[in-house]
Amino acid sequence: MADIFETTPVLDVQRLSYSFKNHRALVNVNFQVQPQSLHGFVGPNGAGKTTTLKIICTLLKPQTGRVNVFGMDVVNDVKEVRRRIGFMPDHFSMYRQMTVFEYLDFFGAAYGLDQKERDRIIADVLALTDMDGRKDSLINGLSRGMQQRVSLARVLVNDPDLLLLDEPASGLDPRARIELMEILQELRRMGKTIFISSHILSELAELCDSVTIIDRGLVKYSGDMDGLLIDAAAHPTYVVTLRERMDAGEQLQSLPGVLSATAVEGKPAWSVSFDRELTDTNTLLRGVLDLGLPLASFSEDRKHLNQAFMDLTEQGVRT
Ligand SMILES: Nc1ncnc2c1ncn2[C@@H]1O[C@H](COP(=O)(O)OP(=O)(O)OP(=O)(O)O)[C@@H](O)[C@H]1O
Repeated sequence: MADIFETTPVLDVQRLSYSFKNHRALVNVNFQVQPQSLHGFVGPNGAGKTTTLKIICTLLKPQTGRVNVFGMDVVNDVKEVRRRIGFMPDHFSMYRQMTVFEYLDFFGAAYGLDQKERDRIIADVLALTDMDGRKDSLINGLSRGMQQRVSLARVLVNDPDLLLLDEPASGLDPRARIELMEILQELRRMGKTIFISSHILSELAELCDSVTIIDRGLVKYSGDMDGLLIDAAAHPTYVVTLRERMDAGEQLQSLPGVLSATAVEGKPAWSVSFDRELTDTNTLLRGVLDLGLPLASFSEDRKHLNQAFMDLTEQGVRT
């Protein structure tokens, strides 16, 4: 019997395939995105991310399979789907000689909003994207991070329930990236669902509740971010750092359950992975202390996430 609390997914992709001539860009792709979640869509170059996004946005038609957005079909219900979504492409197509206000006003008018509504909505989206003070700035003179926020503000003018962002963080410096992520979290708190593509899994790990990993048109994983982390942690890895330089690799390698002890370049440190069937973190730490090594720190190595990603995708991705 169906669960009475079952909710319709915001995005439901079933057996989706798409080819460009003889090149298979998407092969039997399946995944779902739940309401009010932040879902990462991650894969190396050419994995099929943009093609999938374009199909969801109704810019390309599925050749096989189906895609539903809020329960509506992207082929049969184009207008209704477009009303509920906002797509931010990976390239800038901005009218750079306009001010921020003129640019947003232009799109507001294109959506059929009258001037009073436009003034109100533009004030709201500028506040949301932390751009209040930039209303009269020329787009041309803004930093890449600020231009990206204008692009996001433009998507928000239509008040979409589902935001589709193609590589929004690419080309941003770390600070602009963090600020963008904070804005996305705020939008999620407001009830929006956010689908965000990236090459960078580690960046999305903190942000997203769920993730789909795609490689050469094939889905390699789709589900909770936690599930991926648990899978990734099948061989937990810890970094053992000593207070002085010495050759401790062999001693660490000899501890029970240790699979590998790899020297970290340039530091008196080793990345130690163990088999969770044979030992655990506390036993490993006790073993390190029993060796009498001058221990400076012992910390979990988050690189296992990247390793899982490399294992899932043939080419790996930038991390
Ligand atoms: N218009 C097109 N004509 C022919 N092949 C295309 C076309 N668009 C995309 N492809 C090919 O389809 C595959 C998937 O491309 P897509 O742009 O969806 O990947 P992506 O994951 O978004 O990559 P990137 O991260 O590099 O943007 C790639 O091999 C690409 O070369």
